Amino acid sequence: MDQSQIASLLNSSELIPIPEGLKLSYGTAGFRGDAKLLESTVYRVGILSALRSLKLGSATIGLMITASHNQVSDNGIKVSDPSGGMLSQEWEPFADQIANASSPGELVSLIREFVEKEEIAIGEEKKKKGAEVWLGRDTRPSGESLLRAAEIGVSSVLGSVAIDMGILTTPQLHWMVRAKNKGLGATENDYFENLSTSFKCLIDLIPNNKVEISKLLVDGANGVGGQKIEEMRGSLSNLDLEIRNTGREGGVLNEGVGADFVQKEKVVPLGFGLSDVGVRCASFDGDADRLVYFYIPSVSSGNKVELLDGDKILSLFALFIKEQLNTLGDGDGGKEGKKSRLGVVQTAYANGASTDYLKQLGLDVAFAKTGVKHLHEKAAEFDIGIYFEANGHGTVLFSESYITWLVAKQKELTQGSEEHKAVSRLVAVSNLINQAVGDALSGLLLVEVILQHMGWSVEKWNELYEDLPSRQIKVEVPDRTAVVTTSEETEALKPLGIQDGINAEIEKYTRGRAFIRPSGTEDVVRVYAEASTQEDADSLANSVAQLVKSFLG
Ligand SMILES: CC(=O)N[C@H]1[C@@H](OP(=O)(O)O)O[C@H](CO)[C@@H](O)[C@@H]1O
Ligand SMILES: [Mg+2]
Repeated sequence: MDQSQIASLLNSSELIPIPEGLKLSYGTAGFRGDAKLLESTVYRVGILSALRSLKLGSATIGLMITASHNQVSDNGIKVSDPSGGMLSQEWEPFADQIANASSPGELVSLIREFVEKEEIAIGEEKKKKGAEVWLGRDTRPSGESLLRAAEIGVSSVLGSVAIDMGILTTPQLHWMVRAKNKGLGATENDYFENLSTSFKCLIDLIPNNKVEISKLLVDGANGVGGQKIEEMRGSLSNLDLEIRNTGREGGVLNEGVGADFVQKEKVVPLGFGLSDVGVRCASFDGDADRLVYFYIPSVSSGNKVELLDGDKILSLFALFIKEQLNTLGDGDGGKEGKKSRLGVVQTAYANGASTDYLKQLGLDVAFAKTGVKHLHEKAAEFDIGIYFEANGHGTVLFSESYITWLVAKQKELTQGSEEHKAVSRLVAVSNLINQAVGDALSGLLLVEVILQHMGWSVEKWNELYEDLPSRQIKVEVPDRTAVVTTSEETEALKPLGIQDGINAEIEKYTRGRAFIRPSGTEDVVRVYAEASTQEDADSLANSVAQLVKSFLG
């Protein structure tokens, strides 16, 4: 690193000092915390993303300022790699180091060491293209000033360019970064056009007489997602949409609204009530990368809802895709005459009834650790990999080679034949559904078109299987890292002896299942339990929580 580069980093970092005692970790989903404390973190991640771009031949990197479903006073920052996926996990330790460096001097020496180790050509070869970083933010009031801090970080790496893409959903930014690096149209308009074109294509392929359009109510969590779907509704035919909680009606982001609230509490979000009984409703989270559906079953159900979570969305997608593969014919359904490899990926939090259902369908069910980066990686091992967390984050991944195969097949088959329609549906799904990350907007459009295709109401969809009653509890302990689990997170290896205790509790219940793991986003140990009745699930969760307290409290 030459002197002018060192001076540039020192000068800018002196302008944005780190708050006393701040200690952050990149965690399951980037850095998150009280927005007031994050300026130095965001500035430093700006530097990191410029370095990441340089390392990868000046490919465009994305930087998203959001704290998703957290309260409005929080904010956070996540990095998108050139593929549109999450930042490579290999760079997370460096992210932690620079975010926590206590002085400009320490920061610069960490950067210097890293740049040498990774052989990043920084400040050299002036003719070469510099780094390019695209910045997006959600609707949080703190987003604008944090975005300025990120810009300062990016431009303190000499020759780098930061481009402000404005207010976006997290999946929009990931999609745009991916498209840009593939040399495709990558504006927000391109994103909207892509969604509406592939949605229309799927609508046009619905078998005759099945289309019945009923109202869909959308809860935008008072965040960016409601505003974006409102922007594109004009180009969406075959949908009767009513959007609530757009944030323009005075509601607060994520407060009593949104996918996280509805999934965890299983009650109606604000702005919804008994006049909506039986109506199909969808909730986004604060940055619109999660989607859940719900409905109020009857006037006597009070504020309780029937929840259709990520597992049920996954099941619907799997069923539809399997139907198309069956139409294509088993032997001929895959590349080079082999069967297509369709797989689904869940986490330990998936409801046991959903896993049973998927296995009954004859599907290959794989498990990954909590956190989208883990599920995504696993899903990429299949020709078509569908992954979802129970909380509604997920997507359908198509491998590049499988898409090439599908497109060739589409050309080969006779137009109008059932096989041609099935292939065309799969191609349209691969265009519609976000290939970079889970995306509430594209997920919603896929759910809607599948329901129309099947001729199903939300109740009918809900009947695919019945969720086992479950309970989640957070337990605060002095040191959550004392809990160490197996790779699938279903058994605790440490503290020694706790798993025997958990097993003994599970034994007491019909269809009992329980596990513990340290959260990657909060300072708690999470307890999950399910059993054949709600009382049993609650009681099992409570006894496991007691075990956690007695071993770690
Ligand atoms: C049980 C649960 O919902 N865990 C969430 C939560 O992670 P934890 O590591 O459990 O805190 O936040 C992650 C990021 O949003 C999300 O990927 C994950 O599913
Ligand atoms: Mg989110």
